Amino acid sequence: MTSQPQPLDNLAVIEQLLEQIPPARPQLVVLPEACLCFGAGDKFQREIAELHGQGDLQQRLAELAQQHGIYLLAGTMPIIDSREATKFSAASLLFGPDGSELARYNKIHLFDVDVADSTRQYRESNWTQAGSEVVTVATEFGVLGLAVCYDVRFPELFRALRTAGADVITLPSAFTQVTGAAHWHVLTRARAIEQQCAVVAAAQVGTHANGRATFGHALIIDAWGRVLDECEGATGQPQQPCLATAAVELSQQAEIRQNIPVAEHFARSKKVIHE
Ligand SMILES: O=C(O)CNC(=O)[C@H](CS)NC(=O)CCC(=O)C(=O)O
Repeated sequence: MTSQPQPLDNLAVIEQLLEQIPPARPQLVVLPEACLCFGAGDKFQREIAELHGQGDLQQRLAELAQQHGIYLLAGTMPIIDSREATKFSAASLLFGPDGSELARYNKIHLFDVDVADSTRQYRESNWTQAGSEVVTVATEFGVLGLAVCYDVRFPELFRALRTAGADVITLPSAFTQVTGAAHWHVLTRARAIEQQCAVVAAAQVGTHANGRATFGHALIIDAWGRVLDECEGATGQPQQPCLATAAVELSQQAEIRQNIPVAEHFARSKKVIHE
């Protein structure tokens, strides 16, 4: 997606994209980071932030999940837990096919980083409250582990998700053009390979209202590190909002884990390296 500041504009794009998803069920749809509001400045995000479990935006996402009978991960959206809160959580909310909220993950690693682009200084923690909980959730097709964007640079979180049973890791993102071109494919594939989990990495793409440029290249990666699908523009053309879709074979994943038992070997090396 190329999300814009106004949530209703982005919801219209989400509604159009959902009309195009394959008919198979169960189906997981992962939207990018900041899918409902991007490029407006963080203060605006605080203004539109909804109390957890209340508000029209959460209600509409729940309805869409139910209408399509899908698991819908709203990449991140600004969520507050009290009206007095000065900061919001960058929360990934998972809605189930019956419209109920199944999980909430608050982004743990915040992007307080200098980048050689026109934005230069990213200081996400100015307005965002860092999360403090590792989140996994059982679904009818396996256990999901939730991570977001900059989290991909911290393999310890992915280890923790795998240890907690994750089969599929969701990674809604808004990578910068500069860091994405250099690191996006390598980081996402590395996390999939080392944890032997499928990685569903949704992405923001293009130029947003505040001039920020995001890298795109939404990816679905299997536990062997194969890219099963990717959003790419035609050669020389900018990427448009689009869907990457794939069927993930979890039986192949079991075989990969059996043949290369990294989880067991980690437990062995733990005494030497981690304690
Ligand atoms: O601020 C918003 O509205 C939405 N959030 C983002 O765009 C976030 C925080 S600024 N972006 C990243 O984490 C980029 C990470 C990245 O590019 C890297 O790790 O290289």
